[in-house]
Formats: sequence, C-alpha cells, structure tokens
Amino acid sequence: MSTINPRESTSKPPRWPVHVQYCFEPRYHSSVPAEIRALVGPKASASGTKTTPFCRWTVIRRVTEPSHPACGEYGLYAVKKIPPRTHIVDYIGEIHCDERLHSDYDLSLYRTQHGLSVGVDAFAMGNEARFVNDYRGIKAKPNAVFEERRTHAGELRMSIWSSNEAIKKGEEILVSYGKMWWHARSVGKDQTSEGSHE
Ligand SMILES: C[S@@+](CC[C@H](N)C(=O)[O-])C[C@H]1O[C@@H](n2cnc3c(N)ncnc32)[C@H](O)[C@@H]1O
Repeated sequence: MSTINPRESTSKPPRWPVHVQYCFEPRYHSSVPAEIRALVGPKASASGTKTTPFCRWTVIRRVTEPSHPACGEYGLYAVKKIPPRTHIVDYIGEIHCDERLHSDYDLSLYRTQHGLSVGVDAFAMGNEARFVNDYRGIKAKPNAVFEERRTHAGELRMSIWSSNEAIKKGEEILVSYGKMWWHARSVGKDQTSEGSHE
C-alpha cells in the first residue's frame, strides 16, 4: 500500500477540484506486477529522498473563450515566461496496468516487450498536469511536449516540457495527445451513437 504524504491532505493548487485527490508523487495500483514496478518505480535505496514540489510555472484556469473547444472546462496556463526546452511538470497520477477505457486522463507510460501497457491515470488523483489540453482547435501547433525522464530516485515519469520556443506569460500550455487518443474517442462516440439507434 502506498504511504500518504502529509502535505497531500492540505496543500492543493488554487481551483483544484474537490473530487480529485492532489498527489505530489505517483501511486501504484494493485494491477502493477512487482517486476513492472521494479522497472518503472523508484529504487528502494532512494526512499526518503525529496518529493516533487508544486509546479512553479503554471496555474489552473477555467477556459472562458467561447471559441475554445474546451470552453467551460479547465486548462493549464503559464504564470511567467517559460524558456524553451524547460521541464514544466511531471504528469502524476495512478500507475496502472488495467484498462481505463473511460478515463480522459489516462496517459501511456511504458510498454513491455510482451505488450503489457503501463499507464498513468489522473482521473481520480493527480497534479496540475492533468489539466493540460490538446492544441487541436486552439493553436496551429503544440507549445509543449510529453517526454519521459527518470527522477533522481530512478522512477520513470512522463513529463511536460516546453518545445523549442519560449511560452509567454499567460499563454495556455498545449500538448498533442496524439492521433490515437482522438481516434479512440471518435470510435467510442460512433459506437455510442450507433447504439442509440438500436
Ligand atoms: C486531460 S483532460 C484536460 C483537462 C480538462 N480540460 C479539464 O478541465 O479537466 C482531457 C479533456 O480535456 C478536453 N480537451 C482537451 N483538449 C481539447 C481540445 N483540443 N478540444 C476539445 N476538448 C479538449 C476534453 O474534454 C478532454 O476529454
């Protein structure tokens, strides 16, 4: 069972939703086999080392522009200028190996040679990164990218980095979720509408 960081119960960024648990560190779901945890998790020898702080680059804001495809939802914005190629925030959530077909906050972290997928699902628990929107319908291209990294403790993380250009103060941070992410949703919608005619 994962231990609770004492900061997690009280410290949350402004506008954090009440139904979502704020986490500084990933949690490991019971569906993650020990051998996978050994590959992606922190090394036991590194326990007790420092935890990830709040993201100093971003603020969560409600999207209010009517032309924005996620108007009424939230997005992640730069609180100050972010230089090119800067680590902004890690995508924190629940590390899992089971199916999360209905989560819009599930990101792929790792795939084994045998085809087992490891995901990070921030639907019920996560950090600021769960609010990053996709660039489609908003800007011509993303200004940030997902890239993996290892922490000082050796834990595999999917992180958000600024791309080759600086992100201006107040600008929305936008990534690409990838064509597969959108394809999976359009297929899901088609099946739902087909089902509704039955
Ligand atoms: C990971 S969440 C991003 C945060 C979300 N906007 C929120 O307030 O919780 C993914 C969801 O954001 C919305 N979204 C993100 N990018 C979008 C885009 N380019 N067009 C339409 N909806 C988008 C969709 O509702 C999607 O299911």
